[in-house]
Amino acid sequence: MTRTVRIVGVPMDLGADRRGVDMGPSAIRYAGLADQLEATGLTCIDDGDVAVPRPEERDPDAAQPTDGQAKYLAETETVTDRVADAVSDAVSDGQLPLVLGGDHSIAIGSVAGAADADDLGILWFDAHGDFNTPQTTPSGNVHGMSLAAILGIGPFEDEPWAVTPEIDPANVALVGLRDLDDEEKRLIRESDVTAYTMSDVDDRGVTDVVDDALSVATEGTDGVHVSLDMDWLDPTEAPGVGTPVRGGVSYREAHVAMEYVADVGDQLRSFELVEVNPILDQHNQTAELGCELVASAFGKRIL
Ligand SMILES: NC(=[NH2+])NCCC[C@H](N)C(=O)O
Ligand SMILES: [Mn+2]
Ligand SMILES: [Mn+2]
Repeated sequence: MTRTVRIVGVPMDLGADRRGVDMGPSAIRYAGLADQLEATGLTCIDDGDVAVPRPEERDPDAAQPTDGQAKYLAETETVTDRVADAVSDAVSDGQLPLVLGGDHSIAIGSVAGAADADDLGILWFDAHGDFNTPQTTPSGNVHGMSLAAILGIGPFEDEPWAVTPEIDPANVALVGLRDLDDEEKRLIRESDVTAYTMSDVDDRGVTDVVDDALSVATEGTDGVHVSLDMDWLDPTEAPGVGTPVRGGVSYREAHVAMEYVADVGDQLRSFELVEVNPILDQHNQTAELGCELVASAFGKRIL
């Protein structure tokens, strides 16, 4: 790949309960992201971080919402609008945006910016579906609702900022699911997205599953957005995440999946790496692994 990567940091923690995920972009940069990508033959531009409201600027009532159960929805919109602008600027400059989180709510902005007027497919690597709505969420945390928001499911249908009409659910694939809330399961089943659970990975192997998921996201679309939640991996490999779930993919499974992603070449529109929480991490292991996986997705090979 000879593309120019534009790094956009988003020190966002409004969408998650565990503080510390706002330090993700620093930890990922500190782990040597730009050097690894340049060693892979890419040119990197680091745009710095998008501004996120500081704790003193946040509405304390928004932490305990009364109408609809989504915490900090207005503040989240402010941030995701900024993310969308940064991502769409990179895309119009012919660059490959690499968004560093931050909690997974930022995907609402990444996808809005990457889709612009084009048909975009989405590949969502995650232990979770992030398919809750303000009606079904058990936590009120928007990082558990981001994919539903992107697709305008349930009450999100009335949130113009959240709906991304360029996304056809038939071009959305989730990979590695293993922790879904009951109502969330129902919403996923009722939608047209394709969901591959860890049982599918067990049965068929990760390469077969990712191959199918890539077809879902690429067929009939102009490009693909890849969203990599680090809790997709097993917590033994990626302990620095706010919502770890046992039984995730291994180190090698994660790498080979990202090598398959690289095979889409120019169809890769944008990439985001989210949920790295350095406070919960061990010696920055999760951020380092995140950098390695981005490098594999962007073309790094062993030999
Ligand atoms: N992006 C994530 N880590 N999401 C975790 C979501 C957990 C749970 N399903 C919730 O909605 O609260
Ligand atoms: Mn997750
Ligand atoms: Mn997620």
